Amino acid sequence: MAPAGSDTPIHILGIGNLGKYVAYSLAKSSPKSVTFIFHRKSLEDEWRAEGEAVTCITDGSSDSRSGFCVETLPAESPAPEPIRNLIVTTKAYMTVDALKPLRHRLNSSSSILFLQNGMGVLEEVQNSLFRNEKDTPAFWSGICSAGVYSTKTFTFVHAGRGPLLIGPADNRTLPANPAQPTFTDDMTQRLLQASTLETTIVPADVIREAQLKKLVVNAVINPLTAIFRCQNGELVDNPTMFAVAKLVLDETAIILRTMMPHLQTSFSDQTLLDLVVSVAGKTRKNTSSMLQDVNAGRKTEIDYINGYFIREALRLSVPYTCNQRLAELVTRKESLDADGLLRQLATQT
Ligand SMILES: NC(=O)C1=CN([C@@H]2O[C@H](COP(=O)(O)OP(=O)(O)OC[C@H]3O[C@@H](n4cnc5c(N)ncnc54)[C@H](OP(=O)(O)O)[C@@H]3O)[C@@H](O)[C@H]2O)C=CC1
Ligand SMILES: CC(C)(CO)C(=O)C(=O)O
Repeated sequence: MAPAGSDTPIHILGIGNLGKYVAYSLAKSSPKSVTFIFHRKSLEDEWRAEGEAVTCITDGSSDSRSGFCVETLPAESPAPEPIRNLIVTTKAYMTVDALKPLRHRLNSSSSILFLQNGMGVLEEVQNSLFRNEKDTPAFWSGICSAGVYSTKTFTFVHAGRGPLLIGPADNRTLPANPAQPTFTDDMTQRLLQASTLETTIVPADVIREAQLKKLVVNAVINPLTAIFRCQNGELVDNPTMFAVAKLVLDETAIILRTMMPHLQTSFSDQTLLDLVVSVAGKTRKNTSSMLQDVNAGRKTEIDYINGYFIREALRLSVPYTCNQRLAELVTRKESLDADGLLRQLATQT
């Protein structure tokens, strides 16, 4: 394995919208190597057809970057190099399967950054792939607030700017003084240098609180927009939809405060309501990622959003009927009007 500080590649697993955005941003800021991991052979043909470059379209103008390395799975070389830096940008539910073929290349000298919506993936990865602590990589979590979508396999539109917040995801990754992180790890340095990403590094407790806040927002906006087949803004503009959103939020807030009893103020009803209303307002014309998945007939990330709260509620013996009903409807890709769902949830709670 190359020593830290040299041109150690950053590997990207999950070459979708976010994977391309991160790879492009890293390549734009530095000639250091970025390696795509292709999980299917057809990506090689598409890569060649698109000129072995990643193209970013911002406000109608396009910019292409090349010089990436690619590896296709299953690896042909008998002993592929260990991986020191890995950024995972698959959908949450694909993560364990995506990491399996790389497991033997990851060890305690590796760092893995998970850039995904939802929570619960890290626990799954630890339980199924890294049971031996001595052999476990340093895990990082990130929240990306940019909005990106693809027009071709290696071309994406940078539709909304937004910062990237990253922090240590588990206690083993904590720096000596968690209040003052001084990360020197080469992956975090390169993310900081990539100005397009607008990266900030925060301590473990800060990233966890931010992840939980984002999770609440996603637990309200994503399933309701998917069930009502509406844009985000309608949830606050339509009084019946808003009443449903409040019921879901009230239940989720209780689960959250039971999980984190020391954060009663950060997770107060009013703080969370203001947050949901503000995000729904700022993204009013957005089609949420869950509604996009439902419309495209794809699997959704519901098990890592409302599903995460349901598992926590079960563990803590607090009510979760609203979250359960939303998860059922979304899993079956059913649509329902706001009056119908309000009646159902009101009789259940
Ligand atoms: N798009 C956005 O603006 C944002 C997305 N996010 C979050 O980021 C995550 C990724 O989202 P996004 O990039 O939009 O999703 P995409 O579906 O665009 O990308 C996921 C990629 O993973 C690939 N993949 C599937 N199976 C495997 C595997 N076994 N090994 C390796 N790669 C695999 C898929 O390839 P294939 O085509 O073969 O299925 C696809 O290219 C999600 O959790 C999302 O919620 C967060 C913030 C913003
Ligand atoms: C913030 C929100 C709801 C924006 O659409 C989002 O994260 C998503 O769609 O997944």
